[in-house]
Amino acid sequence: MKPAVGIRDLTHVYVSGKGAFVALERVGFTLEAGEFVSLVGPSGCGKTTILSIIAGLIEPTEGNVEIGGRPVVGPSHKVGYMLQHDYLFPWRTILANSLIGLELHGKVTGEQRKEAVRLLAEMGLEDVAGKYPGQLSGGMRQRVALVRTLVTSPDILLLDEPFSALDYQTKLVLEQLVSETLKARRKSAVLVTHDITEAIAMSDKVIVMDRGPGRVRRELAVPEPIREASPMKAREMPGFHALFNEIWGELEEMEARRGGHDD
Ligand SMILES: Nc1ncnc2c1ncn2[C@@H]1O[C@H](COP(=O)(O)OP(=O)(O)OP(=O)(O)O)[C@@H](O)[C@H]1O
Repeated sequence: MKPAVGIRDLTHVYVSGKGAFVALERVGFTLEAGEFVSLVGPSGCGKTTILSIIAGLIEPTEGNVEIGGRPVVGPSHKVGYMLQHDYLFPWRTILANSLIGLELHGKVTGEQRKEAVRLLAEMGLEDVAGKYPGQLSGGMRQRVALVRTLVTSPDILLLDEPFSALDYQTKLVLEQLVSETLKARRKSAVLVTHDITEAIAMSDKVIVMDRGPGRVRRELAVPEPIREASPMKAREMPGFHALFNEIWGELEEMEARRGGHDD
């Protein structure tokens, strides 16, 4: 079976009025079908750039990305994107917001509308389908964003710090919900996060990135007992703290190398 995402020798150079900046250099990794991978690393190491390239929003300078064995040539309905900010339209109801992604792909069928209603119910949002985003908490709004992404039936979800603006308790509940939902549907996902605990608790593997320019520094497999546990329980599993310390050590080493200064 072809990997869900195959990335090979990805190099990306941003060119602006100030000159050229190498954001990524020969980045490579594979995401198998149904696999959950997290990208962690210092600010500016190119995590969001990788997601944008997988999503077909920017074309890499060199290297290639394949989704299900086919080269990415532009945005595709196979890929869903979820961001830190929910970007819900304040003048549309929750149900209408959930349907936006589908509307962009064409006319919404009755079946798709039913699926959106069903997903809202699954996320505990059935009572607010007729309300407006301003009437919902941050956690509820992010659940709507998840419904909006899932209803287009993507094979791959790109999650760019989707929980980072939430309070700790809401974040744990959402991690759990997203993990269960994606596992049940056998979706593949790439999560960008600054939270090492979250990365380990949700993933099958964690990719630690280095910067200057952005590269893959380490790829660490999450041990099976942690992978099989829910994100909440994973934190109590043997091996969790050892892996946390290993990743922390990598990040600390990078920090020490650049002398603790932001460059
Ligand atoms: N459009 C652009 N033009 C020029 N440089 C850019 C552009 N977009 C990003 N960069 C630079 O490329 C590098 C990688 O950016 P990117 O947002 O991918 O990093 P990141 O790891 O996601 O960062 P963070 O953790 O802070 O979100 C950064 O140094 C950033 O300033």
